[in-house]
Amino acid sequence: MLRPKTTTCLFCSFKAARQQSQQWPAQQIASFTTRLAPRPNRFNLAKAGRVNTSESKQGEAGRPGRRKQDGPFGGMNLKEANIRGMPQRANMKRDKEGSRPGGKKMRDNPRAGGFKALKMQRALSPISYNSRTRIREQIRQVDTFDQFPLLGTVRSSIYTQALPGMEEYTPTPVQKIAIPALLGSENTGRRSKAKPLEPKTEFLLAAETGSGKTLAYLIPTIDAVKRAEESDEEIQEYNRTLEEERSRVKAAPSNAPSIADMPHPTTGRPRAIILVPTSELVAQVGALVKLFSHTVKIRSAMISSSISGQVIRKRLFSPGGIDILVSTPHLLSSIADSDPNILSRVTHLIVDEADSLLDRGFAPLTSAIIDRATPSLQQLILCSATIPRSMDNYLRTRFPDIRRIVTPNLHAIPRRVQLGVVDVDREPYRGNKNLACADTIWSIGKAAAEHDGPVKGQMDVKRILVFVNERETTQEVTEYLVSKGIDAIALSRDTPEQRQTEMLASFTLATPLTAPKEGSHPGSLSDNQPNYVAHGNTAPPVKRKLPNTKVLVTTDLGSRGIDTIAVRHVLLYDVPHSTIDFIHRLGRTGRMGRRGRGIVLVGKNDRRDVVAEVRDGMYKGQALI
Ligand SMILES: Nc1ncnc2c1ncn2[C@@H]1O[C@H](COP(=O)(O)OP(=O)(O)OP(=O)(O)O)[C@@H](O)[C@H]1O
Repeated sequence: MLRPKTTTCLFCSFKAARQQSQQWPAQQIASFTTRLAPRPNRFNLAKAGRVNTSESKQGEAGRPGRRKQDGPFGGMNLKEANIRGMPQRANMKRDKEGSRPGGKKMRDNPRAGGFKALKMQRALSPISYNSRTRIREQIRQVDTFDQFPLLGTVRSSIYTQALPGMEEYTPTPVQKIAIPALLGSENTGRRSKAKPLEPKTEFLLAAETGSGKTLAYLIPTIDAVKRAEESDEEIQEYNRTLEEERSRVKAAPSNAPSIADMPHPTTGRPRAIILVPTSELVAQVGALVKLFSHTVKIRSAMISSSISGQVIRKRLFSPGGIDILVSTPHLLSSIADSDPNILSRVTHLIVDEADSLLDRGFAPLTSAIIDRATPSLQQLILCSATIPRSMDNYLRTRFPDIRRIVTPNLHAIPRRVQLGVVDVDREPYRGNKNLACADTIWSIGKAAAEHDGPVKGQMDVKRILVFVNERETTQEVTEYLVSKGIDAIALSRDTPEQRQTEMLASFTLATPLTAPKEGSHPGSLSDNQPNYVAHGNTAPPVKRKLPNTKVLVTTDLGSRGIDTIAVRHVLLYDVPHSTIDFIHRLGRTGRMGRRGRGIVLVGKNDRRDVVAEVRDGMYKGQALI
């Protein structure tokens, strides 16, 4: 059965309306939201501050407020005696405050009141409103990297190595607060001298996706490593001997074994270790450290399971030494099992993507590495884009004194990322999610072809990420998209590691991709082939291919930390299981102040109420819960 060509999909009609005005029309968003959102009730309105507070004080849904304890019936139906003058135990008080509307937690995060469906599966730890305001004030005091007491070479390397070609060098909010804290120079307003921190300090560094967390921990770590090298007697002695040897050999060349073959004091014993969950992130973070190493003169190495054992050994035990090592926990812990010395000199341990690495799957390995490194550790830095409740509980027990460096917009998806919804159950898709996905991608390609690319005669190639919940789905969706003329590839744990980095390369490249404009654009999917095929029939071959999109279908594997700076479109094929996944997946677009677009495909079995609330929260700039 063929779909009538005149039918337009929900996404297309939404897009047409969008094109009329550059901004999302407020009415359009409201109509989408009302269609998907649960009907507002008095409780929601009160929380959103849209009804008068005296009314909301009455209690939920207009019921009279709670009775005060005074009066003859005041003490009835209470779980605790609440005898005046009796001090409450701290944890009792905290539990109580957190569990009731109007309690401290609710007051601290007043905007959380707008969520109803999300409250049922609350995944993120709340951040107090007061601390968000306090941090905003601190951020206002810093304008440039020059305000940080960094070594000259480290500071200049930020401009030449880490952020080359940039016109303005302004630290991002997380860098403004984290760098001085990690350097131990908190009075950020003026140039100040770094004073040593406590012998061992633990930090949690939490900021939005794509906000520059990597440099926020890397700059102070490189600075610390370099300073330590300058004051390390063993290294200074080694350098002196090497210098003498060089001048001696220059004066009288000989065949005697050179001291240069003698292992450096740091060989196989790095001073700083950065742990990341995947090989792709090892390559990404390792490349950044390498860039610094050229000018700061530090030795760095990256190891992951995508590298051969021989190369790993060579890198770790290079006679030249190793200052900063980037690795995955799996590989590092297996190396530490056979050679515990690898962790014996570590002063700085960074756990990047800490929400993943302290999750159930990784936590035992990560914790074991932290334990083994603890005797020499000066700074433990946990870095994350979200603070899940489970991680929050873990930190409260394991590191009760951890310093939390949290940006004011944590857990909020920036407003420059818009979320569109495609209803898969409606015409023309009739529940066919694959078709909805292909049609949406064709629409993006068609819209992009209407604008000229950066080069005349060339059109811009849109890089699109499609996220699915299960890895088995990646291949199935990819095959369908390819059958519809789309250049799609699948990335999941089943993909060989070497291929993974290769596949991600064109999605992480900041430079624009173009394709020659040969003739007219093929138009929409329905113009090129029947896009509805009755069950049991095979689809006819595609007539023309979509030339200006590149699609990567992936699971959560592609959602953590990968700096897909050029990606403008993220398609959520499945509704993510939690707000944590929403944040990470949508965080692959709209990075570092760029605009982005998320499109979620909502089918029969998907939580429409959750999608509606996330979308509403994003529109209002709220922190998700
Ligand atoms: N001060 C800065 N000014 C401009 N761009 C920056 C600055 N700091 C970092 N960047 C760039 O921002 C991009 C994102 O940085 P990074 O990958 O560190 O983000 P992130 O916060 O770790 O994101 P995620 O949570 O997704 O891992 C990178 O391309 C980086 O080069």
